[in-house]
Formats: sequence, C-alpha cells, structure tokens
Amino acid sequence: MIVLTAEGITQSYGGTVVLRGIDLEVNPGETVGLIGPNGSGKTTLVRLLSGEETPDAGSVKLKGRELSAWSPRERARRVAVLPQEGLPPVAFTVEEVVTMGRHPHQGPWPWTGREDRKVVDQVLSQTSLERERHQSVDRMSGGERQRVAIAKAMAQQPELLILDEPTTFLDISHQLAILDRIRSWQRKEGLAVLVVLHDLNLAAQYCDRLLMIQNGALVREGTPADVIQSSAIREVYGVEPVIIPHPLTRIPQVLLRPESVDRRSRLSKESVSFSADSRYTFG
Ligand SMILES: Nc1ncnc2c1ncn2[C@@H]1O[C@H](COP(=O)(O)OP(=O)(O)OP(=O)(O)O)[C@@H](O)[C@H]1O
Repeated sequence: MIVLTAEGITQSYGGTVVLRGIDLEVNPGETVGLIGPNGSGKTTLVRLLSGEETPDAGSVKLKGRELSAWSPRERARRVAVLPQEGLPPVAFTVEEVVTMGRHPHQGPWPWTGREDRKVVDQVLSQTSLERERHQSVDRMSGGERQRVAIAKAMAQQPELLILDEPTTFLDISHQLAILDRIRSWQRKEGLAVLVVLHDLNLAAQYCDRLLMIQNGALVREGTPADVIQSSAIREVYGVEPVIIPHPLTRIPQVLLRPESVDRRSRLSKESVSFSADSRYTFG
C-alpha cells in the first residue's frame, strides 16, 4: 500500500502562492528526494505532508486515509519527522532523548516498559551510541546530535520517515554515515523515506526517485538519471553544470565551475541582490 499520497497541494502566504498543485506518492521501501532552489517550497511541502500545517487546497493521505483523520498519536506511530533545525542541544542524555521516540507507543502514562527498553537498547547498538548513552546531548557536536535524532526516529518505529536537509551542517563523512544509516534501516524495515536534499550528488546517489520543485511547482520527476540533466539544472538553478556518470556507480553527478551562474534566469526570480564583491544575499 502507498504510504503517503498528496494530490493538488496548494499553499499561499499573505496572497503569495508558495506551492501550486503538487502531486506525489511515497511507497514502502522507497526513498524519494525533494530537490529545488532556496525558497522553492520544499520545507513548506514537508510541513504540509507531516501534518504540521493544513494546505489551502488538496489532500494528503497517510496509508489511504486523510492525514487530518489520524489522531496526532496514531500519526506519530507511523510518521517520524526530522526538521531542518535538527535536534536542539537539550540537557537530556542520549538515552533519554532516544526513549522520547517511544512516546507514541506508550500508554496514557508514558511509563517506559520492557519492550520500550528493548527497542532503545537495540537502537543505541545499531547507531553505535551505546558508549554515549549517558552523555548529555547539549555537549555533543551537530553531527553527533544528528545521529541521536536518527536514533530517536528509529525508536519511534515509523513506516514513513520525513527528513528536511539532514546533511546540511555535516562534513562528508557524517553526511554519508547518516544517509547510510537510514538506507540500512530502510532495507531492513521496508521504510518509506521522503528527504529534502540540497546536495544533488547525494540526492542522485541515495534516492530512488527525485522530485524537482521550482517556484512551488513540480517541474521534473523520475529516476536520478531522468532528473539530473543539464537542461533541468540550467533551467531550475540557473547554473551551467557538467553532468558525468560516477566512475564506480554510473549514477549521474553534477560538476560545477566558478562563474557559471546565469544571474538573469534564476536569481532575479528570487530577489537575490549581489554585493560588490559578488557574494549574494537573499532579500
Ligand atoms: N509561514 C510562512 N509565512 C510566510 N511565508 C512563508 C512561510 N513559510 C514559507 N514562506 C515562504 O514560502 C517560500 C518557500 O519557502 P520554503 O521554506 O518552503 O522554501 P525551501 O525550498 O524549503 O527553501 P530553502 O531551500 O531555502 O530551505 C519562501 O518564499 C518563504 O519565504
């Protein structure tokens, strides 16, 4: 059964249309990547798909049933969300934070039972966090906190995992570690994954399907080979890329060169102003 279905999702803020008629599906065992420039509507879409906000028009269904018909608790048993801002540096231990992932499965009183403890122990072992279990999360680096956030989501045992730019502040080894961890979890449990990624090369390597958004509309959809094409990158991002197959995996990869931004095509649309030294700021 399809885990997540969205039809005709439309959203406006203050009279400005931010998303226009987005249709999508995410199936069990599938990783769908959402890509698109800054301000194209990815985070807004994630907020609507996770039930944090209700769209002005269109429907979002979780396992065939309107998202709004699920209680927050029922929904949390099936959907885990890692927001863009990640896990805050809270003064709880790793074990406490991972145990919080069990809340949707606990009774009206959130007692931690034997099953919860078993799941938390398993997750700490799978994520190599056993040694840090008593460490306070506020003393951890951004990369380590992201690992704890994934562990908390794993303890939640969802059927759908939604991630908004999970790799943005991570070095390349932590980027791969997080995405590898999700992939192995997914293969084991048949998890459906929807992930926003800015890095097109990681998106191509890790996603089965890509949805490319521009100005709130879905403009390309398909396998990485279908979507990661020079014409699409040029049109949507306004840069002139070189696309080559990865020498080992044959998956398309994007190479960039300096001064290849077509400032008229993309940046003017997004009110980006250039300063004298050519760095740009979004306004
Ligand atoms: N609550 C809100 N009120 C008003 N405007 C909003 C709100 N949320 C988003 N927007 C606007 O909607 C547009 C899309 O924003 P969104 O954050 O969804 O883009 P994005 O593709 O996730 O961007 P980025 O890649 O920079 O994170 C932007 O113009 C943003 O300013």
